[in-house]
Amino acid sequence: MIALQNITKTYRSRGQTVDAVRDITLHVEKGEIFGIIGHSGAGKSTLIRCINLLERPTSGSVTVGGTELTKLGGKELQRQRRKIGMIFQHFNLLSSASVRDNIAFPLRLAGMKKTAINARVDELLSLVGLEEHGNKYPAQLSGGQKQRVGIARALAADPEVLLCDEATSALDPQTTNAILSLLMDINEKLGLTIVLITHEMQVIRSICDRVAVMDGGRIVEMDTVLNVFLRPSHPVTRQFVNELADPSGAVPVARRAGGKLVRLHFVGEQTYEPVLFEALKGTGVQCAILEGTVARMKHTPYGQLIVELSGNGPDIESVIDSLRRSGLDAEVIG
Ligand SMILES: Nc1ncnc2c1ncn2[C@@H]1O[C@H](COP(=O)(O)OP(=O)(O)OP(=O)(O)O)[C@@H](O)[C@H]1O
Repeated sequence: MIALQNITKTYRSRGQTVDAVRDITLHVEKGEIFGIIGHSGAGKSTLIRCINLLERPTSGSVTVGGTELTKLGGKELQRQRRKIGMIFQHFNLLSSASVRDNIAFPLRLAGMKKTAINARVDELLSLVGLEEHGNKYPAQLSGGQKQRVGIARALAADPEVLLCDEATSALDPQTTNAILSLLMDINEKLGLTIVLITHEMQVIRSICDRVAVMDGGRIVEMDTVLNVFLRPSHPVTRQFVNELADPSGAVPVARRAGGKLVRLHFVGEQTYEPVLFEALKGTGVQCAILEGTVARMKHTPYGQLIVELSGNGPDIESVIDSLRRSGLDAEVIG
């Protein structure tokens, strides 16, 4: 659905040059939710804005839905851009227009008739759960409601792709979850392809299928969310994954002489099985749970435990082997 080929974006101002995006190639499949994560200044905003040519890349090509946008200009580019909706961190609503008029705006621009616009606006208000709020103004809405208006407006022209530029960064955690659920719902109902940028791994874990990690204008890691969580390879990725596993950043300290600290990942139905109990049975190895979380990666249950195994060395090794044999990812961390 989206193909970025060797995209580079260099800003030049007052004799200075900044390579915001460096030679990025990536493909996003139809119906996928694709996340791009990175720290501030990594180049995420620049990259996502290259997809609809809000920023024209200095070199490289952008193809969306089979059309190479970088070859187009003027009216044809405008027409093709209707395939791509976009939502923003600060919503970018017209404060002097009602919710209905904000949503209708792109439809008026496209020359749609008034009765058709009204029907479409009703449909969109219901899709985003704002049926009761059509005649209000943005100032009368909460942040989450404003973002719902942003989503309805972005979907008005029935796009194939939705770009989300830090869409939940200005929202509290509960509202963030509600907006992420709405995005996932829309993705499933409409088959919409979604690309989002964020600096929060929580957002990636909740709704994305694949993720690209950016650093210094480059993609340093790209894979399914599950693989990135289980086996992060780049230091920046590891930092993001660890922040989520343990926001305090504190690594638990082994308390018994000879004990081994082991990080266990449970994925899918394993999360609910007594795998650890079975591996310990009859071995004489003792197990202390130092830390644990159970969460979801989109629809997949996922758990992480940090345990301390103590007993004699060969017995501990055999417990770890048995855990691995039952399909668990077991990593000795201390
Ligand atoms: N219009 C511009 N002119 C000059 N430099 C720019 C411009 N826009 C972005 N940059 C620079 O490009 C680099 C990447 O910026 P970008 O906004 O894409 O990063 P980001 O990952 O989205 O960061 P943030 O999360 O803080 O928005 C930064 O060094 C930034 O200062």
